[in-house]
Amino acid sequence: MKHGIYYSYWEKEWSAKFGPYVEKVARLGFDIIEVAAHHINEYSDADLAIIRQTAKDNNIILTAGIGPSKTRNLSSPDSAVRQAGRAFFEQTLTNVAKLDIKTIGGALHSYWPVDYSKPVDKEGDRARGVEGIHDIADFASDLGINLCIEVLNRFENHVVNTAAEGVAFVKDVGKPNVKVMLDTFHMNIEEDSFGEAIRTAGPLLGHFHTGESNRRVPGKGRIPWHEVGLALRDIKYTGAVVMEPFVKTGGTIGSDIRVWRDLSEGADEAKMDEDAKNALAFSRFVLGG
Ligand SMILES: O=C(CO)[C@H](O)[C@H](O)[C@H](O)CO
Ligand SMILES: [Mn+2]
Repeated sequence: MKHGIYYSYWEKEWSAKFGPYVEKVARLGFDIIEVAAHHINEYSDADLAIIRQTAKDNNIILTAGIGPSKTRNLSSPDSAVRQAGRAFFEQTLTNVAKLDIKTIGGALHSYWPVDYSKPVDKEGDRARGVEGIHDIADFASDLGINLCIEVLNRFENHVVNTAAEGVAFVKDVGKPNVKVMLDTFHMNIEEDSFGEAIRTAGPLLGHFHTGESNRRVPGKGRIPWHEVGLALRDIKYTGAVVMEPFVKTGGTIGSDIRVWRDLSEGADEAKMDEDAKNALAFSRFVLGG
């Protein structure tokens, strides 16, 4: 098991440059940095080559996260939007591969966060999402990339809310590089049991996000970490465990994640770093790796 952190912990915008964080997370002792792929198409090949080399020099693995916008929704009823989504993913995956990234996770099958002011067509969106992921899976596979469908809570997405729904979705796609992704923050809202949800995903679990029920760093709240760790060991999970804390207000990240109060207790950057480092030690101890 390898441990990482989403660099957005320190940032307010998905567009923030992630390059400078590679050395920071290495210094803090992480194995992985997760970067936002939302704006990766704006990086030059030279930028990507430098980041890839810096990661290599620091023994850091990169993974990617993404919440596709409404205009690039693979499950949209509008075929022009689905087509734009496919073109966006092909370009994004091509650039993601330049960083030697093997895992991308998020609401790849839909868009994020969902606009619930419009009527919801879960069945139709799911069917189009399965088809959309099916149709980009081989493109990703040729680049050595796994597509991990994140199980999100009801307030952020409607297509896949539980591990069981995630497994059914992934089985319907039926491609070996399409996997289920769980996140303890979302599981805390939707699952009856953390352990059972992880066991339900079993060998199909491709990526794992951690965070407390209020998205503080692991170890500061009441997620049953011991139960989570036992289940991950039970299914012999050897993939990435990436903490995804959000504790600061502001910017697009603050509003997409609905952070309306400072959960960092006024932490400066040094304290943010120390909290991340302590959460890493806690995670290695309780989850393994
Ligand atoms: O858990 C999440 C959203 O609540 C997701 O992992 C990411 O924040 C999203 O995909 C944006 O990268
Ligand atoms: Mn997540």
